Amino acid sequence: MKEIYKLIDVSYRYPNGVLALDNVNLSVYKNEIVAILGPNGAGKTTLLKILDGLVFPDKGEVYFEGRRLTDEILTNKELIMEFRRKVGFVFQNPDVMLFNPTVWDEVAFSPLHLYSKEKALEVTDKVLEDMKIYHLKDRHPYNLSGGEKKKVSISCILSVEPEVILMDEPTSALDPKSRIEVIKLIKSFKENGKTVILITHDVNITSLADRCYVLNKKIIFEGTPKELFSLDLDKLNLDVPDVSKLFIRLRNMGYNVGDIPLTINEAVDLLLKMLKN
Ligand SMILES: Nc1ncnc2c1ncn2[C@@H]1O[C@H](COP(=O)(O)OP(=O)(O)OP(=O)(O)O)[C@@H](O)[C@H]1O
Repeated sequence: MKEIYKLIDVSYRYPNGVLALDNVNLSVYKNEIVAILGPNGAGKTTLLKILDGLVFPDKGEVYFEGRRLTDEILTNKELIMEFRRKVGFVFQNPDVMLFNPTVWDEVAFSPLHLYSKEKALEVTDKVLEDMKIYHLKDRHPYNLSGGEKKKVSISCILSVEPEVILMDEPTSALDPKSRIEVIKLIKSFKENGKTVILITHDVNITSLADRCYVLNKKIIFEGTPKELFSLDLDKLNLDVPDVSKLFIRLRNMGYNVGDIPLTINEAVDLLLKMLKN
């Protein structure tokens, strides 16, 4: 499996003295969905900024596709352009990404810089349609609802067709229907060969991940969602799907439940199996 990112002993302290990351080691492989979890202030956003080359670690090494991200690469116009085309960052707060007079201009902004005019127009319309926000194309991004802004900011990233997508809390501010759409979208990224690294407190999103890291300045857990959700997560201030809680309770009562289910479908299968025995 191709290694997309490798971090070795990465530490970062903000200029005001706050230590955000302390000797973080992690790897992300091509076509994985990796979820980063942890309590507030754990350093999750700082970690994504490091992966996006926006923040340079004080200590340690960051490799992208086997090449070390150095000061030189991050300030070289050609190399940074290549990196920016490959890696897209959807910020937690869409307001920091939106600055054009209409939704259409916003989504077309990067394609018009990167592609021919014809291709840029085609890509922009397609992304607006795929994200079901074509009807908003003439609206001012500033006057949209939180969820609509979120969809516009995701569209801006999709319009440059990145291979790696970094997402900071992609479902925050979304209503249940929009949340389901974003979950479908993340699944489609994986089906299309993309790599996704996301920060989330949403257990439904965590269940989509191939692997999870729990961060609290340091990496305190690495494993699959199933491994994570079968731990006692109260101490880590992490949420567990309600359906998993039910089966953890049954297991603690002495029932042999096997693997803890993460979704309703898995729970139904398991219950049917238990009822048959
Ligand atoms: N620009 C900044 N200057 C100084 N300190 C900062 C800055 N940004 C973040 N911090 C501090 O660094 C630590 C890590 O912050 P970070 O935003 O990475 O955490 P987080 O895990 O993303 O938190 P949350 O879940 O609340 O979004 C926190 O203690 C925070 O107060």
